[in-house]
Amino acid sequence: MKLKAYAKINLALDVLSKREDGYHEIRTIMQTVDLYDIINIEKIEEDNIIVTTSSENIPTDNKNHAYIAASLLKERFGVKQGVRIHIEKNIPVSAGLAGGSTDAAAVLKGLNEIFELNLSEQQLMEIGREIGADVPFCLVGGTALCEGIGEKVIKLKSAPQMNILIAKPEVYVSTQAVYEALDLSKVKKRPNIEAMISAIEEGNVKEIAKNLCNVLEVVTVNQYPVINRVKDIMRNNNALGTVMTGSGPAVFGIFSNRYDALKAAERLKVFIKEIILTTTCEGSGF
Ligand SMILES: C[C@@](CO)(OP(=O)(O)O)[C@H](O)COP(=O)(O)OP(=O)(O)OC[C@H]1O[C@@H](n2ccc(N)nc2=O)[C@H](O)[C@@H]1O
Ligand SMILES: Nc1ncnc2c1ncn2[C@@H]1O[C@H](COP(=O)(O)OP(=O)(O)O)[C@@H](O)[C@H]1O
Repeated sequence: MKLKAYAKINLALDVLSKREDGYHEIRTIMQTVDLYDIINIEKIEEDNIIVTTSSENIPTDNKNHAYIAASLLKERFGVKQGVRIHIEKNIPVSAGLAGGSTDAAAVLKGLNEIFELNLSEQQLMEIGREIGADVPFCLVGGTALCEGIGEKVIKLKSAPQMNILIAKPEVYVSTQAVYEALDLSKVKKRPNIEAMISAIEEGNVKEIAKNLCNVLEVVTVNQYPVINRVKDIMRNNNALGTVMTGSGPAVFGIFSNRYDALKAAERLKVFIKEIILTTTCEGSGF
């Protein structure tokens, strides 16, 4: 079985409070983009989980999110059959694009079919939440408002198709460290989530671009000013708006046409290796 595991961007991300368990209450608008890993799953004779990948940057042992997803399902439902999972990695790793979460979501969907478990979307989302806060959204895809720690997914009308240029500076960011370094009392600029939802409902690309905002950006920019350099270059090449996605360090810009986006990409190529021109899309659905 072959599955596409789509990346996400955060059009808006607000952090409301820190919880007792160390996680943060957030409100974020997540959006699927047409950039995906390809996940191949096949049954094997022995009762084992084998993960292989085209990437040198992710583990293949029990730390891989795809492995964790398969292992959770097998354990919980007493599945004795084994699987081989191959991940063709196209999504930049540790970028804020939910690469690991989307691979896990694809494996949950795939094994639900392969092992004939007949689990509902809701059941898969609850299992997904145990793997990572972004996994429930990745199961649904499209455009959604996500609340709680990100696991409460409220589907929205699909955002209009937009040209998205993603650039991932070659620096490492830990999601946990970014959340820990955020001082909520010092947050100056918060997203207007309601304005973003209205802009999406109206299909107004300029308003969507105007409302891009991520509370985590300041934290990562402090550590890696290169993020601001990327944003400046995108803006100087007519981006309608730019923002860091998730905990970063990837930045994306919304462009009214591919020509301007390609011009920005040309400038960014001088110091950034991972640059992707894509579009927003509806995702594979459940
Ligand atoms: C920041 C976001 C925005 O969409 O995306 P990424 O940058 O990871 O793509 C998410 O909130 C990340 O989701 P995800 O990467 O699935 O998080 P998890 O694996 O569950 O958590 C990693 C760590 O981040 C912190 N964490 C995560 C989510 C949240 N709402 N509050 C937190 O404080 C916790 O310290 C946790 O131990
Ligand atoms: N299948 C996977 N794809 C990507 N990263 C994975 C995977 N499994 C485990 N990881 C690890 O998860 C961490 C976060 O990676 P990723 O999910 O790409 O980033 P982000 O949470 O910023 O979106 C990295 O340390 C990476 O090695």
